Amino acid sequence: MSDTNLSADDQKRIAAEAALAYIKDGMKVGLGTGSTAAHFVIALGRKAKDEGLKLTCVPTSEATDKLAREVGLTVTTLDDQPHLDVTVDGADEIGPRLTLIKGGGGALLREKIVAFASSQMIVIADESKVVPHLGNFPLPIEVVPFGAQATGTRILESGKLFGCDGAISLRTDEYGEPFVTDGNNLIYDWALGEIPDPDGLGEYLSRLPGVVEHGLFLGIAHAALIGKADDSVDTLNH
Ligand SMILES: O=C[C@H](O)[C@H](O)[C@H](O)COP(=O)(O)O
Repeated sequence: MSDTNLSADDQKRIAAEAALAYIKDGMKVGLGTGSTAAHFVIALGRKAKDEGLKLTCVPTSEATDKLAREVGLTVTTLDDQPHLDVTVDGADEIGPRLTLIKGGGGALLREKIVAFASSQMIVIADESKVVPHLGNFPLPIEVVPFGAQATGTRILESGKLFGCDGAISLRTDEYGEPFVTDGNNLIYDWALGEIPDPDGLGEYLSRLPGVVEHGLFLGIAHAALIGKADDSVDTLNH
């Protein structure tokens, strides 16, 4: 038995480094957001430089855009490159069959758009993110500011239809002000504990006026690379 005991951050780093195996010269790469994705961006910048790779990258947030440029990656927009080869991104929870909750960092909208535009989405995470069922992490839901209170009420009502019960709270920033996304929207975090029917709830939320996007990523990820405390990386498939 290994006596290695990597920290969560090191687990994220080894998962990110393992994802480099998916990158080949000439690829168009979607870059996720968050602390795990940041490890990937840094590792990718190093690999591109060391191996002289020509990569074109589409970031999923302003923060990732800035980091990618800092590490020397070539950055463009999805409008310029509407089809990507692979996106590598983190997750807040990884449930059965690679179902995900994302959006803890507020980037779920661009992350979902970029993942959908990619032939493959590879999730990278530390082992704490793998869960037997989704919902312990509060579900982020991005809403337009207009009528946000009313949209919140509709969201709560929808939970009753899908066996979900829990409080929603408007996300705030470090100054106690409403958190504003890169798309100038707001985010509700919905503490559910468990989501018995993620597909049903996700579809319903997608149809609610005022909801821009929700953090359930279902049927989107192709594989997940999980960095573990013993310094190994597990690959999860469907
Ligand atoms: O909006 C943020 C993203 O969905 C992140 O990928 C997610 O919150 C995981 O972040 P971290 O890698 O920092 O745990």
